[in-house]
Amino acid sequence: MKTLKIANIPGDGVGKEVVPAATEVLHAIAELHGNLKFEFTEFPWSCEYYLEHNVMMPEDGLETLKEFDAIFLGAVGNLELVPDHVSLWGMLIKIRREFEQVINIRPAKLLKGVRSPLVNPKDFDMMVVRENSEGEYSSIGGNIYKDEDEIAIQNAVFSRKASERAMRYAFDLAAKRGKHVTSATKSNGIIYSMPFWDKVFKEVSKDYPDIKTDSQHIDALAAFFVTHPDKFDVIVASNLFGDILTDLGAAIMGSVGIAPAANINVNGKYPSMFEPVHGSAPDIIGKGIANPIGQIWTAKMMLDHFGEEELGSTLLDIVESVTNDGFLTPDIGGTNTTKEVTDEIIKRIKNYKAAAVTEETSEVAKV
Ligand SMILES: NC(=O)c1ccc[n+]([C@@H]2O[C@H](COP(=O)([O-])OP(=O)(O)OC[C@H]3O[C@@H](n4cnc5c(N)ncnc54)[C@H](O)[C@@H]3O)[C@@H](O)[C@H]2O)c1
Ligand SMILES: O=C(O)C[C@@H](O)C(=O)O
Ligand SMILES: [K+]
Ligand SMILES: [Mn+2]
Repeated sequence: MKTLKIANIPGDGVGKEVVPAATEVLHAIAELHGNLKFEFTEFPWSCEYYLEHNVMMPEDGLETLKEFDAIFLGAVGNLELVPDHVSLWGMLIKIRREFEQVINIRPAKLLKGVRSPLVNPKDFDMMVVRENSEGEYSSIGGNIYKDEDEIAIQNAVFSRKASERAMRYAFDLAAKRGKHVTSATKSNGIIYSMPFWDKVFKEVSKDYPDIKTDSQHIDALAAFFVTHPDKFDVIVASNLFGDILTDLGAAIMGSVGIAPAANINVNGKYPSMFEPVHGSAPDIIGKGIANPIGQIWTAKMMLDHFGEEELGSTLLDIVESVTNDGFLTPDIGGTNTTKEVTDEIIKRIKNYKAAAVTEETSEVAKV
């Protein structure tokens, strides 16, 4: 029996609604496999935890998490309790950095039965590789002076190592897909880091003669996501550009509630972390209508990560069969609840298993 130990951190807001849903789905999918088991341990680290302890997670939190095969996280952030930069840097970004989850992969493609807001979305299927360790997200800077003289300084950090690592990851991914990498740049306006990013991209691309490349300024690229999403295969982007592009990717899929993500530790030293693109969705907390698909699709990425690609594809197929039959939460135009969509997915996983067993039995009967 392959046992995977998963640290569940539902976090804040709808994270608390979609993580339990996706966890149930993972239990069902493990049963379908037959030789796979998930052991979940839940941690209450969140903004509420902060109110009690003055930290988002305990001092030895990372030590604790290190022992797990993966981290399954919902969302972090509750502006009514804790400033967003404190909650994010106190947990989400802390884990990403300390566990060297240097790559954030975020697919965007159409799901059957989910209507894109685009009039003619064609059949887009892209993958954004977001540099996840540096860039515009830096703790280098400060605030000086007061009142009308007040100044905030925030320095971006672009290292050759991290830029190249994200780019190589993108090229390797493209080699298995549509053989095209687009680099998100802004070297017309950002005069040090972005020309550097372009230079590294050009150098790295020489090692991949079979992969086509292009480079687009982030503003134009954002527009192309809306006008020609089907033209993209893999997009490599800095931390902030990748962040923005993936909410846009989610939007053209139909909702940020369905977009998955994976924070990958590429050196194998620490666990990777799986958490959807969306945040805590303060406007719909407690209504029971959060879309669970982002978290469930993220679970599929976790299955892929553990080499269970076949099972992962089956899970996504089942999710698509459910959306295609009109089980939709309000964010994607339906009236179903989180529970109704989740229950339907689980029911179909169970039926899938039953059908597989019947097929096996009739094979045996034939023999
Ligand atoms: N990775 C993360 O944990 C993460 C990501 C984004 C934002 N945040 C945090 O979340 C809080 C809210 O941020 P925001 O409002 O900018 O972004 P958000 O993603 O939480 O919400 C944006 C919009 O999308 C909707 N939405 C999000 N998830 C949904 C779901 N599963 N089903 C249906 N609708 C969904 C929301 O209702 C809202 O209308 C902030 O504290 C922010 O810092 C955390
Ligand atoms: O800025 C971040 O990375 C937090 C959140 O917006 C995300 O996309 O994960
Ligand atoms: K999230
Ligand atoms: Mn984001």
